Order: sequence, then C-alpha cells, then structure tokens
Amino acid sequence: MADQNIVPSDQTLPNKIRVLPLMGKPIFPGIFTPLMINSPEDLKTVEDALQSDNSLGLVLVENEETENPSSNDLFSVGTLAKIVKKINLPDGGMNIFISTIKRFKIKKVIQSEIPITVAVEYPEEVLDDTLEVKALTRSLITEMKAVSENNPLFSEEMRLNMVNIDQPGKIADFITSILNIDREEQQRVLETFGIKKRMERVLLFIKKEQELLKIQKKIQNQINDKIEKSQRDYFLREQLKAIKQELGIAVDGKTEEYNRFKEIVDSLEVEDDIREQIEKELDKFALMEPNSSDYHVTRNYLDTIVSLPWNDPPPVEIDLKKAQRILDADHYGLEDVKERILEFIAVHKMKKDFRGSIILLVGPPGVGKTSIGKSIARALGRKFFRFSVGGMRDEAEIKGHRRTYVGAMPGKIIQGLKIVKTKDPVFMIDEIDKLGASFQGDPSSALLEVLDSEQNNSFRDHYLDLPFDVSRVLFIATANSLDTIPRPLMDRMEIIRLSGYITKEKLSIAKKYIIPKSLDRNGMTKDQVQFDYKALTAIAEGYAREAGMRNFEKAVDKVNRKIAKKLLVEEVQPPVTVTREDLTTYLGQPYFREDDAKTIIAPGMVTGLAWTNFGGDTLIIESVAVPGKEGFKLTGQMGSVMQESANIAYTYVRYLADSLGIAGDWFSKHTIHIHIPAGATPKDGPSAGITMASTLVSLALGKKVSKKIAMTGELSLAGRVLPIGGLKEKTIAAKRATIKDIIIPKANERDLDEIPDYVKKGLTFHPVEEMAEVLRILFGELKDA
Ligand SMILES: Nc1ncnc2c1ncn2[C@@H]1O[C@H](COP(=O)(O)OP(=O)(O)OP(=O)(O)O)[C@@H](O)[C@H]1O
Repeated sequence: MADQNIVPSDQTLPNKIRVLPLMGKPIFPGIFTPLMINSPEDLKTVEDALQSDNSLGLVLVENEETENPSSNDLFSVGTLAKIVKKINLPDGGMNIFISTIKRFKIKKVIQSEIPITVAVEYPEEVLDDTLEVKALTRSLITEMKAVSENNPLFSEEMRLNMVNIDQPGKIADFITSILNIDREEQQRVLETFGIKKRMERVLLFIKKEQELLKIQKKIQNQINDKIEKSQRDYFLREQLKAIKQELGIAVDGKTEEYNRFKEIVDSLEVEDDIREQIEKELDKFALMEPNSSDYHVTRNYLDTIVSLPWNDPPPVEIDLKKAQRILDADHYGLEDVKERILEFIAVHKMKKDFRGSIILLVGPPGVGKTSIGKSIARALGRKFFRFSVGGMRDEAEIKGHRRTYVGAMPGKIIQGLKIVKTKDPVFMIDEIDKLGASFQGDPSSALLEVLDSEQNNSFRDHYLDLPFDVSRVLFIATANSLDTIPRPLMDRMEIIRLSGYITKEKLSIAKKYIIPKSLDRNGMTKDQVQFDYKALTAIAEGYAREAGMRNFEKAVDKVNRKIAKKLLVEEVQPPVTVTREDLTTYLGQPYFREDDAKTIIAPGMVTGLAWTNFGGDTLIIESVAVPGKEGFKLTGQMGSVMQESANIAYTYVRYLADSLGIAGDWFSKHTIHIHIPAGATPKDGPSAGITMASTLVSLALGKKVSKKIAMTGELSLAGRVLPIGGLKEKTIAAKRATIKDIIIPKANERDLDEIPDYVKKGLTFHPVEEMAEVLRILFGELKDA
C-alpha cells in the first residue's frame, strides 16, 4: 500500500540509484504492481535498496536472452520505483510491491558490480501544443474504448483506470503497457519524453490493434459460420432420418441398399436352396459395418447376384423367313453358310430350344465370322456378347475367382450375363483355337463345362458359388483353324467353314457394305466420295490380296480419311471419285504386283496351292541343280511332313528318271536345292507332293511349266495322287492369282460341288490319280510315263 510518506516529491528524486534489470517488458511510471524477485543478484540489489531509500531503477535489458546482465546490457532510459512492501517467500525469494514514479535517463554507471548503481537525470517531459495534445487525448481514449469493448482481455477496471488518469502522458504510458506490443516498441515509448510524440506513437499502435482485432473477428465469424452450417446440416439430416423413419421410407445408404437387394431377391424365381444361400448373404450384409472391408466384398457379391438374369425370359417366336432376310441383308454371298445357319435355326425351332448346340465358325481373318455371329443374334432377336479366349491361360477367366481372393471377380460367362441381363443371349467365343493352358488351370476344360449340355444347366462359377443355368445361351465359337482346337471341345460343335473371297466377291462386299460403313465412320456420304470399279479391283489385287476383307476395309478407311481431309483443308468440291491412278497417292505403292511373284521364269519352278490359317494361297516351289555330289537340300521352313513329301518326290523322280527321259547320270552329277518362297512362314502338310515331283522333272528336263497351271495333291512312293484338304480355299486363291488350270486329286473331285459356280467359272480342273497324268498335263507325252 502506498504510504504517503514514502512517495517522494520531485525534489527528493535520487540522483544515484540501484538498478534492477528487467528481462520482460519495461514498466511505465504511475503504476502500482508486485514484482517477484528470485535471482541472488536481484535479491541483493533489493536488500540494498531497502537498507537505504527504497528506490530502485527499473531498466530493461536490451537483449532478452542475456544471462546475468551487466551495466552494458541495459537500455539508457528506465523508471524510478519505490518499494512499498516486501513479502519474503518460503523458497528464499521475495515478492515486492512497487510504485513507479518517473522515467529517468542514465547519465553514468557508478558501479557495475551488484548492486549496479548509476547516476541519473530526469529530463522534463515536454507538453508542447496543448490544444493538439487535448485532441490526441480524446481520440486515444475513444479509440482505446472501442478496442477494449471488442477485446474481452481488457477488464472493466482497466477501462475505468484509463478514464481516471488525468495526465495525457500517463494515458499514453498506461495504454502502451496494456497493449500487446513488442518490448522494443514499448521501450521506445518509454524513451519518448515529448508527450505529443508519445501519444501519436501510441495512437498508431491502437490502430494496428484495431486492424488485428478486425481480422480476428472476421476469422472468428467464418469459423462460427462453418460450425453453424455443419451443425445445422447435421440437425436437418437427423430430422430427415426421423421423418423418413416415421413415414416408413428408406433410411441410410446401407438400409437402402439392403432393401433394394431384398426386393429383387424376393422376386427371383430360384430354387429353394439357392434362395436360402442368397438370403444368408443378405442377413450377413444386414449386420455388417459399412466401414468394414468385408462390407464391400459382400455388397459387390449381392450386387452381382441381383444383376444376373435368374428368371426365365419369355419365349421368343422364331420367324425363319425374317431370319433369312436379316442374314441376307447383312452379308453378301456366303450362301452355304447362311443355309447351314438357317437349317440350324429351323431344327431348334422344331425342338423349341437351343440346348446343346454350339456353332463353330472357322475361316481366315476378316471373312465375316464376327459379323455373321452378330447377324445370327439379330435374326433370333437376342442380345449379343462377344469375348475372346485367345491367349487365355487361366481357368479363372472363364470360371471366376473364389470370393476369398482380393479383388475377386466372376468369370467371363457370368460377367457377360450380368451385362446382357437376359438368360438367352448369343455369346461369341472368339479365337477358340488360340486357347492356352498353364499351371493356373486349363481354360479349355472350364469351357467344356460351360458348353457341355449335360452339365451347363447348373454351371458353377467360383465367384458366384451357386449353380446358374447357362443352357439357354446360344454359343458361337470362332477359329482360324481346326488343328489346335482341343478335340473334346470340337466334338461338341457344329463346324461351319468360311473360305475367303475371290476378287469379284470382294468388290461386291466393298460396294455394298465396306464402303458405306467406312463413309459413315468417317462422317461422309456417297455423294461426297465415289470409288470407281477399277480402283476397287486395284485395291483387291495390289493392297488386299488376302482371303478376308480386313486389309480391304483398312485400305478403304485410309482413302476415306485422306479424302475427308482434302474436302476440308483443300476445299475440293465433292464428289471426289477415286480412280485406279489415285491409289498410289492415297495408299502408297501396292504391296503386290501382278506378275512379280507369280511369274515362272525358269525350269524347276512350279505353282502349288497351299492352305494356311490365313486361307488358301498360291506358292511357287523352286528348284535349282548345281553340279556336284548327288543329293538334295530343302529350305523355306518346311515341317517334317513336307520334308517327307520332298523325299518321296525325289525318290519317285529318281526311280523313274530313265522312263521320264532324264539322262541316266543326271541325278548323280547334281546337288539339287528345293526352296519354297515366303521362307519366314512355317509350312507343313503333304499336299505339295505332286508339285515337288513336278519341279524336279521340270528341272531335270529343262522344261518350263506354264504359270497358269497350279496343283495340289499328296504323292505316294508308287506315284499315286492322294486327296488333300481345303480345296475350296485353294481354288479361291488360284482364282485370285488368275490361274486357269488346276490339277487336283481325283478323290477330291466331289469337293468341287461345294465351290460356287462363279468361282469355278474360267477354271479347268484336272482330276488325276497318278503322277504320270500330272506330268502329261505339264509336259505332254513323255517317253513312257
Ligand atoms: N460376306 C460379307 N458381307 C458383308 N460384309 C462382310 C462380309 N464378309 C466380311 N465382311 C466385312 O468385313 C469386315 C471383317 O469381318 P469380321 O470382323 O466379321 O471378320 P472375322 O472373320 O470375324 O475376322 P477375325 O477372325 O479377324 O475376327 C467386317 O466389316 C464385315 O462386315
């Protein structure tokens, strides 16, 4: 408590005082405050002061972090304080109450040891422009009031205090001491003896504080808004839930999902044990936590179950006439194929279902297998789904993964049914001849299970783990060749062959189907682009000389793309007519040239007919004799069967050399080299037998064989000509290569009936039983062959 006696008047201000260094912030004059004294140095200083006149000089240490500050570490202005009361604390420290009186300036350090003693002076505080100071006082008070009203940290007492202070300088000091300002800034205020200047400085601080408060308030409001909104949403959602519950409408996501599943499951026409299992899963789902990992597994499983077409579809009446119309409209030619398909449909219309029937379409790429499949679906009014099993090595791709696997999925069959959403779609299984097998199981046995009519009414996918009836699905498989299709699979299928097209057919298909489709794909019409007949022929012969339509289609697409650009960029006036001469500009140089490969230039060159996965083809077998040791070698990637036929041909010709008019020692003096061009493609089979024998005779006799003759037939050691396969494909290839005469085994004569007349037109077939007949056709009457 301030004792009137100890508060000295101005006259008694000491010139020499003990300094108590302050670490935190400066203490301004006119304040009554407690101070904790702990350090031994400060204790000594205070004790010393109490021994004399109770005065202390409170001076701020320049650097807050200084330990044991000395006289050099102090600011030069401090505050004179009188100790009013002292309380000793049990821990050895003390609490003193001080009353601060006036700011002083250090003149000189008298003693730098503890207690630090300095000589001081008390500069006059100049109160210059009284009117301005009055105005400043007023605005200080109003501004500060505004600040304090917005800041709960300023107590009522502080506010009262401020109003009660009468001296302007003191108001500034008081405000500085309560505002949240840096210690250096506060010290600057303490060091400002000019009152007006001090007030201006403080006014600036208040303004800053106001800014700070404004921002603080804004942030506060934003946070409040957010909290309010989320709280509001929460309450509304809870209310909505309650209202829905009250009205019996679905509640949360899970219940909603559960209800949906339940409703569909209830409507399924399934057997009791299947229903029981599905309901078990549903019950499990109902008890699950939406956050648990199992929740999604079960949810996806149930979703698959309810998306599957369990119920039997209504029977569809098959209209054969309509089916025929659709097949005819979608495809040019292929009469035999369409006929077979219509027969197939007719039989099943009689039987009233398609159980146990699988069609296998075999043929080279691009002959229309896929589009026939789509057309069948259209003709039967069924959905179409296609997947490829080419390169498939894992059984799970057909039968699914068990649900215990992470990311388990049903197999292709169930996936397909989920997509088409009907139990009786047409499923096309592409590339069945390229099925693989691996340690992950054999997909072909899984396929067998799907296709087997004895067991596919309860097909069990691993993922589904329930029997599902797939017997109403009409399966159509496609393959390029039959060789690699597993026998048990093939036995279950009805094989329909598509053999490839001759140029004339290609042109019709192009005009009627390929070009309109391509124009449509490229956003043009037939009024803008026209292909002339010669151009189409040139595409077929120079750029797309294969059995199917793939390359033809690509070539037409390429031309159309270029024309689209021409119409837009070069602003050419439509219609653009594509002529034969334009083709090199659009497509580059042709891949095939008339006469380049197919020309017979020397004896020893004979045209044979081959049949590969890519359809039929013509092959010129060449042979050359070099003087040297007796024997022969073979090149051109021949398989073992073909090598054997070369051996038979050699032995045959050698054995009969004499009777063929070949000089007796010709074979012993020559090494013969037989080559089949397109050396990169592996070839095999016995059907080149008669061609190889012919090439040897042509070589030995030095007689050329006409390039218009081609042949196919297996040769036996005794000179018999044995039947071969793929006559239709080979004939089509011969026709494409403008061959005129074809030598075929007599036993294949009946296959000619299968070949359409327009293909056979212009071709002469020479059915033969003996090699001697072949040689007679090629070289006329030889000695006595
Ligand atoms: N006879 C045809 N009539 C009409 N268009 C045909 C005919 N043959 C083939 N095409 C057309 O040729 C293109 C290639 O046919 P598609 O894709 O059906 O061949 P694919 O035999 O299935 O070949 P891949 O074995 O390579 O799948 C398609 O645009 C198809 O419409």
